[in-house]
Amino acid sequence: MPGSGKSTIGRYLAKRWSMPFVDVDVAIEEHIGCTIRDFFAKEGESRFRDVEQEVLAALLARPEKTVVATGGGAVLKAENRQELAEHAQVVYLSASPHEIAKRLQRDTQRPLLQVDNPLQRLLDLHAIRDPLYKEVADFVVAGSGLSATQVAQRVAMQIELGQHS
Ligand SMILES: Nc1ncnc2c1ncn2[C@@H]1O[C@H](COP(=O)(O)OP(=O)(O)O)[C@@H](O)[C@H]1O
Ligand SMILES: O=C(O)C1=C[C@@H](OP(=O)(O)O)[C@@H](O)[C@H](O)C1
Ligand SMILES: [Mg+2]
Repeated sequence: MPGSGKSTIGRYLAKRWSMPFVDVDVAIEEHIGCTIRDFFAKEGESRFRDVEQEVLAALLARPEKTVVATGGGAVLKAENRQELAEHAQVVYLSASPHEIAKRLQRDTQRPLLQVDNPLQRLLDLHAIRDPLYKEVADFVVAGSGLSATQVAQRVAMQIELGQHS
């Protein structure tokens, strides 16, 4: 979900494993030459999803092992779910819409949440996406009530355990 901590925790994990880190949203902004927020306003969500698909596919084709933080809506396209399942180990950072709403109270950069009732929007997004996140994830790490460092440690433990079994 947006605000679940993908960018924060991805950066931590890349450092822990001495791997490159790529935030898909940052790669998209480099590609489009403006902020995602402006792009949504000018071109709309559907065009954003096309660019997101293109950038994600290019990143997943990199031969180097890389920690990638996707945007929360990357699972919406079946093609992206397929690419993720095929080329990546996928972690679903679950977090409750209520907790995310508190975290993002002052955020102005996530266009989907610039609405009168961001909590309701998060509840709606969660209802649609939770099954898609679960479909594509190799495992789920529950992050509600934990600090970003604690969540990162849990993710690291799961991945490292998987690699030694
Ligand atoms: N486990 C956590 N507990 C509290 N705050 C968090 C946690 N994970 C992330 N945050 C904060 O929530 C905000 C959104 O995190 P971010 O990593 O940008 O999420 P995402 O990339 O999933 O949208 C940031 O201000 C970040 O510091
Ligand atoms: O949930 C979404 O649809 C989106 C999440 C954002 O990324 P984060 O998940 O990092 O906030 C960004 O890709 C865009 O604003 C759309
Ligand atoms: Mg992010």
